Amino acid sequence: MPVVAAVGTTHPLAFAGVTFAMQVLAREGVRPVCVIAGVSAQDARSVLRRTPLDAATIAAQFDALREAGVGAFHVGALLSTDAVRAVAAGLAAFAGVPVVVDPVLAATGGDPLADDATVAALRDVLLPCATLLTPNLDEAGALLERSVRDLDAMRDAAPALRARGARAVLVKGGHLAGDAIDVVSDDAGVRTFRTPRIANVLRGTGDLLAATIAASLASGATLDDAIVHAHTRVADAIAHGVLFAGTRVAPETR
Ligand SMILES: Nc1ncnc2c1ncn2[C@@H]1O[C@H](COP(=O)(O)OP(=O)(O)OP(=O)(O)O)[C@@H](O)[C@H]1O
Ligand SMILES: Cc1ncc(CO)c(N)n1
Repeated sequence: MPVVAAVGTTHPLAFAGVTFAMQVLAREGVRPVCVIAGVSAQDARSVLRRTPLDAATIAAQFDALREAGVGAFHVGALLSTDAVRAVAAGLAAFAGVPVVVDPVLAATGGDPLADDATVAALRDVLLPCATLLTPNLDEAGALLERSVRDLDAMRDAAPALRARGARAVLVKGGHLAGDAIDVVSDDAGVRTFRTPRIANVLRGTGDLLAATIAASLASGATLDDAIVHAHTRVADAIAHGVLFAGTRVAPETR
């Protein structure tokens, strides 16, 4: 069974974050392991507290994974520059293993998870570690320090982020009106993936997409096949969300 490591920050209700990614990975049929890089306290409305773990504790968790045969990494929210640097250093020991980096900067409710220095570290230190970077519109804009608000801007942003070191980039257009359109840039060029918009809201779609892609890459799928499969999972989760703690979440968390 392929092994996938979820790296990131806990969410006590598992609406998102490494606690949710572990569930997604298990449901995809891979064995989840993890590196906890930070702890967050969040409820349905806000981020109550966020505490990055120290670099030595992050490094030791990567050391502990050495014999696990990790087949892919999913990297989610990181809460400090030190945490970003420690994760990049930890990943360096796993050369050739696919790394899906979701550069989470804020909770869905809008509360920040990363400050300006952490954004800069993501851009300069972690982005070059990414086999696939999966920013939403706001994250692409923050990483590039310009506005990314429509399909044309997404088509420019994806290769611009790739030029900064990520081997492939998927800019998520879920927050635009109309069909859900994601723009992908890799060495084969720039292309779009379009899925019909499902008229409902769901927490955790970003983590669901990235963790599902990581599971497929660990199982040997091509990038395009991994993306197509992840879109079916996201669409299914949005269509079949369940209410938990006052929030509509993916059925995985039931
Ligand atoms: N209503 C929808 N119907 C179908 N697909 C959607 C919908 N909303 C988002 N998606 C898809 O879900 C994935 C996540 O996109 P989104 O832009 O919402 O990311 P995000 O902002 O990181 O997520 P989150 O809201 O969890 O922070 C993308 O592949 C996007 O195309
Ligand atoms: C820990 C964590 N990761 C990701 C998100 C994005 O929703 C969140 N709110 N919290």
